Amino acid sequence: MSDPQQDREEAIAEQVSDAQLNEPEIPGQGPELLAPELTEKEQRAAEELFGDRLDLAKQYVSHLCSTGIEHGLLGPREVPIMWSRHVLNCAVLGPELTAGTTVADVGSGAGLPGLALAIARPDVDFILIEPMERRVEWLSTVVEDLQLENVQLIRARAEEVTDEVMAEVVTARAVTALKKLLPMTVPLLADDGELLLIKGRSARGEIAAAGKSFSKHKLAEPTVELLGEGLLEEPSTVVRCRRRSAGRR
Ligand SMILES: C[S@@+](CC[C@H](N)C(=O)[O-])C[C@H]1O[C@@H](n2cnc3c(N)ncnc32)[C@H](O)[C@@H]1O
Repeated sequence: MSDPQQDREEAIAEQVSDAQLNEPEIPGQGPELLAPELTEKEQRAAEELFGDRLDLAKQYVSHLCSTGIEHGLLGPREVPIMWSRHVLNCAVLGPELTAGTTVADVGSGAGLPGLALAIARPDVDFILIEPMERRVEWLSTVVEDLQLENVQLIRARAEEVTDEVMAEVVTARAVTALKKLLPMTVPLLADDGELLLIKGRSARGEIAAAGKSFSKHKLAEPTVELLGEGLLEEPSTVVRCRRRSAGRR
C-alpha cells in the first residue's frame, strides 16, 4: 500500500527536479512574486533559528521565490510553503551543529539544506556539492549577493570529491534513498563524523531497505529523530548516524 507521506516527499523531490523547468507557470504566480509573508508561527520559528540573520534568510527566500523559480530550481507551487516546507524545515538542523566544524551538503540544489544552514550558522563552514552547472551558477549568485563567507561551492558529484572533502557532518535532503545515499555521503565523513539526512516518514522503511549497508560503511546504528517539534507546523524527520572512529572499527 502506498504511504501518503512518502508519496508527498517524492512529489517534492520531483517538483525540485528538472521536470519543473517545463511546467507552465500558474497564472498570476510568475517569478515576479515576492517572498511570502511569514505566518505568526513561522515568524517565531524563523526568529529562533536565524536570530539576527533573519533579514539574510528573507533575502534567500526572495531569491528562491524569484530567480530560483525562473531558473527551474523549484516549482512555483512551492512559493506559499517556501518557509515552512523548505527553509525552516532545513534550518532546524542548525542547533545540531558545532561551532568551528565543517559541514558538507550533498546535492544542494537550491541550497537546501546547505544555504539555509550557512545563513543560520555563520560560525560553521559549509561545502555545497552539486553537479548541475545551472544550479551551481544560481547558488554562486546567491552566495555573492548575501555575502556569505562560510560557503564553498563545488560543482561535482559527491563520488568525485572524496579525496578533497572531509567533513564532521554530511547533510542531504531529497537526493536519493538511504541505500544509495550512504555510499555517496559516508566517504566524505571524518572519523567519528555524523550523517544528518533529512527524510520523511519513509525514514524507517529506508533504513530497513538499506539492510547491512550501515555496518558495511562502518556506521553505528542510525536513529530517527523529529527536529523542530513545537516550533514547526510539521517537524523534520532526520536520520542521524555516526561513523565509527578508526579506533572503534
Ligand atoms: C531533488 S534535488 C534536491 C535538492 C535539495 N537538496 C532540496 O532538498 O531541495 C536532488 C539534487 O541532488 C543532486 N545530485 C544528484 N546526484 C548527485 C550526486 N551523485 N552527487 C551530488 N549531488 C547529486 C541533483 O543535481 C539535484 O540538485
